[in-house]
Amino acid sequence: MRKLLVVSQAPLNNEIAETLKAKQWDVHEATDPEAARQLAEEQQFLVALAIFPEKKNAKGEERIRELVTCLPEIKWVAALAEQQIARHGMKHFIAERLYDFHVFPLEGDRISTVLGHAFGMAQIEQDLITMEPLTAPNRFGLIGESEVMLALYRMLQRAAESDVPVLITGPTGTGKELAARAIHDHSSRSKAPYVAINCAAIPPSLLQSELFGHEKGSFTSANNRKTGYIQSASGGTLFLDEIGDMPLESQATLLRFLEDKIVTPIGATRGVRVDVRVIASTNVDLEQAIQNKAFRADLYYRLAFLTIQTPNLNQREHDIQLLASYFLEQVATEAGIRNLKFSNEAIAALRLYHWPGNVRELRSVIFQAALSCDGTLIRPEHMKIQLEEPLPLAAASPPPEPQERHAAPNVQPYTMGTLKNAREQSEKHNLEFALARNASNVTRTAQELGVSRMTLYRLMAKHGVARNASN
Ligand SMILES: Nc1ncnc2c1ncn2[C@@H]1O[C@H](COP(=O)(O)OP(=O)(O)OP(=O)(O)O)[C@@H](O)[C@H]1O
Repeated sequence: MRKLLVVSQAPLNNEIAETLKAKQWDVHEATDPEAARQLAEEQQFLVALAIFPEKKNAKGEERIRELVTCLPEIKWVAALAEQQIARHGMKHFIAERLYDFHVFPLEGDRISTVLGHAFGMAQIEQDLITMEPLTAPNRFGLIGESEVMLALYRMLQRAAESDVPVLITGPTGTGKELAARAIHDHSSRSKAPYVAINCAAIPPSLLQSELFGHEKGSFTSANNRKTGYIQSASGGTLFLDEIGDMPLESQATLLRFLEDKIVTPIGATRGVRVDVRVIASTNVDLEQAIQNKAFRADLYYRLAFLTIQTPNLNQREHDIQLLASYFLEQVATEAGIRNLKFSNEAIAALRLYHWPGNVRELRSVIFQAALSCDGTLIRPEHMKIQLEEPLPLAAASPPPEPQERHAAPNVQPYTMGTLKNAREQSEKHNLEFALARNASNVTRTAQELGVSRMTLYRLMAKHGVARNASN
């Protein structure tokens, strides 16, 4: 049976209900939008049928439109009267929110066929979302499908195919270590050791001996001979995490090693030749560090034959949901908490949050939410995130109407100097340009900006940006 949500003020007539049942639809009826939302949270429908009131009822129509807008994950088919199509805003609504529509009178066979198409399509999309990022081999075990991530995969591929030193830069928690591991695993060195060291976690006085090793008795606490990390990685890859925190003295020794590939342990009289590939990562701006004389420029150029940047999570809104689902699967396998789902509000909150701690923070938020959730549905209150703005019920409002086309834009007051204002202005400009580039097509604009259509509408409402209706 295929689950179907039907929203209609009046119960379905018997004949239609029987036909749908005979066509393998498991019908769940809701007579008002609130009940429909509730059902949708519990049942995870792929498709729904919204039956508009047959008699003129502006409020009733508006509530159905709001409901449909609030549940964009569902493929909606609406049944409505011919004359309703001409009503204010209805064509926009049909084009942008519905999978298809059906003009009264309701006919069971015809509606079942349309719903069947919607269902098939939804299944394919769902498979793509849940399967592809987890299995696609060229994604290097990383989750994410946004443009910036696809660009990252291309760079990782290039890095894996070559043997030059790589510098991975990016904010904390964006997957630099995962990227380094992925390069090693896909390179010709994959069978040899991968040794990762965190340069910030080792006291500066010890770093030298940790990297290069020491002979017994070479300094007071050197009770035994010790092989350094570089030698342990022989034939493989050495990952130097947080290289920006490496003391200048060690930088000089590392540079010497990169130039001649010879490791001389502390206290040793002879050096050994070691073949390792070095991948380094940093979340500090090394060019700035060079200017501040905290990092050697010559070492930077030795390390950065190829530089790869891992993107901020808030640059890739679509990936947030993929990652959240992925971490929920990890919760199931690692913590044994199964059958958890996100409420629509929880997903909206995850998308709205700005994620200063990036993927690491997202992972921790999902794990904590799973542990604090008492039922099976994760809601915003289970997640320890502080939103800068309230959840967008306003996102449910339909896009501006054509007649607003010549209206003066609703310019937000702008005070020079504050970061928030600068960000808002740049967000607004990007939005306007993206809409213009895509001839006001909401779906394409949302894709280009890497946000959902719901978020795009929210941004348009927030900045008072109208679509140019002539397009
Ligand atoms: N694209 C991704 N897909 C799946 N998991 C990810 C992704 N990016 C990051 N993670 C996870 O997020 C966490 C942080 O990743 P990682 O340690 O690689 O970040 P980092 O950039 O090296 O952080 P830092 O700069 O603080 O060392 C890890 O649990 C990692 O598995």
